[in-house]
Amino acid sequence: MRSPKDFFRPLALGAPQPVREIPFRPSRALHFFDPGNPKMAAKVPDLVTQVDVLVGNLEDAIPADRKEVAREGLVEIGKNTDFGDAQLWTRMNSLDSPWALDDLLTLVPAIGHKLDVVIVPKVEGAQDIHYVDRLLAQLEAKAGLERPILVHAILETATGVANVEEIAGASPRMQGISLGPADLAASRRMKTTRVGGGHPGYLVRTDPVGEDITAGRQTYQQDLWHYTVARMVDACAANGILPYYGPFGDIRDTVGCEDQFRNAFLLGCVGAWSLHPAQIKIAKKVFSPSPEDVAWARRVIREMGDGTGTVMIDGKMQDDATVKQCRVVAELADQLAARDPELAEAYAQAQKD
Ligand SMILES: CC(C)(COP(=O)(O)OP(=O)(O)OC[C@H]1O[C@@H](n2cnc3c(N)ncnc32)[C@H](O)[C@@H]1OP(=O)(O)O)[C@@H](O)C(=O)NCCC(=O)NCCSC(=O)C[C@H](O)C(=O)O
Ligand SMILES: [Mg+2]
Repeated sequence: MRSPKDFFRPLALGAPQPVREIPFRPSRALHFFDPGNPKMAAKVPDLVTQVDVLVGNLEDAIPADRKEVAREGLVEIGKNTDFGDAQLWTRMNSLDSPWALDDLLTLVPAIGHKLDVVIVPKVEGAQDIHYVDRLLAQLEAKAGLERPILVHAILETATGVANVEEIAGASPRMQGISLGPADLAASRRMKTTRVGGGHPGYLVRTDPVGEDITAGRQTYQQDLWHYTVARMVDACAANGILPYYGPFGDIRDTVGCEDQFRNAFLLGCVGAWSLHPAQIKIAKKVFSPSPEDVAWARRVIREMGDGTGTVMIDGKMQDDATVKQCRVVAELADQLAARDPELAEAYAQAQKD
């Protein structure tokens, strides 16, 4: 184990100083696209004005014989695009694949200065992060980069979930963790073939009424991902990094997608993946607190004065703890509004109403 004193020393001579805090930058929609697909690549200049994060995907969903094309496509996009306030991330290939090493050896020298975060799939433990951490430091030093590239892990194996706390705290580079429900379902031998979302068979049923055990009993579908998301949120919060819901594969079901994203938002996640342009506005809406909730939060903060003691507002007790909850909402709203003028206007209007 590294000594705490070494934690913030660069892992290679000449590599940039590790960050001490993960900077909060809006990341409501992590938009996945195939950089080797000309139709998707053509949409990048428009997408940078809509999404918080563009993820050039190199891993699953990219056919094996298109891996190099996707990687080279990402290099071209990285070099030729002005990302403005949006961030550029990539999802590299998994560490046991024949492409992972070349992904980093190519991307860091070519576009490392534009790359904010590398997503590492199928992370199983701290050892995977340590490997990427050291390699990135060597490549950053060689490329003369001035700021470190951050690392994001996907939680998509049973072993990864068992080790989620050590993954979250494995390096100062750790920016966040996403749920990978499809690979995780396979790894756990779950019996859903969907990418995220619920399943009609995973339910609870009300008690029987009388003798007939089939009559009049309501069923309620449950959330297959509740345990994992909650565990991931705790691991991230305890380590000062950010949790994300991952993909929702039923592109047509925009209503189910919104519900699944909202569950994650309410549990503490700050964003989700968008796999199709139709999911971008869902993620941006869900992961921005509503103007009404923000107005309420600001009112509680105002009326609570120095934040101690207790007051009644509209029949509801407020105290030192509720003011902290309200600060979470109000601070997130301020951070998002700083980048999103439409949202800033909606929050200001709700304040006046
Ligand atoms: C899901 C898709 C294959 C659907 O594509 P398509 O059938 O082409 O959809 P449309 O005809 O509705 O598309 C309309 C136009 O929009 C462009 N498009 C589509 N998707 C994107 C995108 N993500 N970014 C940019 N542009 C996009 C189409 O090219 C059409 O363009 P045009 O003809 O000019 O109008 C497709 O959306 C897709 O491939 N999405 C990404 C899938 C992906 O990244 N999957 C991997 C992430 S999920 C995962 O890995 C699981 C996870 O790891 C886990 O384990 O859980
Ligand atoms: Mg996966």
